[in-house]
Amino acid sequence: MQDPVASPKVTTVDHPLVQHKLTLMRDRDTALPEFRRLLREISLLLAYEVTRHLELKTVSVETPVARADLPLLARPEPCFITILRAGNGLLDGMLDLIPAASVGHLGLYRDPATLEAVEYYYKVPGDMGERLAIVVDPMLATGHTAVAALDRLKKDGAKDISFVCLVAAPEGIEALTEAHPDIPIYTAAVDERLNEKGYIVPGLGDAGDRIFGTK
Ligand SMILES: O=P(O)(O)OC[C@H]1O[C@H](OP(=O)(O)OP(=O)(O)O)[C@H](O)[C@@H]1O
Ligand SMILES: O=c1cc[nH]c(=O)[nH]1
Ligand SMILES: [Mg+2]
Repeated sequence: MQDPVASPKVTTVDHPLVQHKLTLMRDRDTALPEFRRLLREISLLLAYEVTRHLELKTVSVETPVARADLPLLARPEPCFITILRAGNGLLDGMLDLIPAASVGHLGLYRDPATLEAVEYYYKVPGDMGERLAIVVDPMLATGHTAVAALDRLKKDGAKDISFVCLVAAPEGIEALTEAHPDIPIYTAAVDERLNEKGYIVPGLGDAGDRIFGTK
């Protein structure tokens, strides 16, 4: 079987600033304000990558100097679908880049005993099917949460979806590419493995706790 991490659907964003910021975020001694600031900065760079292939159309514009045929987005701006809670940490930076994006919220938590995803909230833009839907969650561990999110969004009419995370485990990439082979995955890093509690190694710990200071 093909190595899922090497799949053409998986993009590791290897920009030096992304890699530098992620290393600072991984450090256990990086405190809350700094962690949040880095997350905001890195999210903007990830949003830049995931929107790289948005389709353009040509429009005629009168500049102060001349009329010209110029590029404009062919469809409405993408929507972000944040997987609560930790996905919210990626939103600020991404909205800095695309202020006109609409935002959907999908509440899913990972049951600590079974590691299965449990849904507790769902509200997405009605026109999600007309936009690129960018699903954001910092961690792709077992992949249960991401698979459940994509199942739900496809059932509800999303057609063009990309998944963005900060850190992925090989196990999560395999699960996600197996369940949803059509979905592009963007990640800043693919780590070594999961530990016995389902945490990514080396990872960055519990993303939600580090973003919201709930440890
Ligand atoms: O790939 P998986 O094994 O499903 O794990 C990944 C999920 O775990 C974390 O959420 P968590 O359940 O901790 O919820 P939180 O965002 O509310 O902290 C993370 O933000 C992902 O949503
Ligand atoms: O390492 C992990 C795995 C799942 N969720 C997290 O927040 N961190
Ligand atoms: Mg958490």
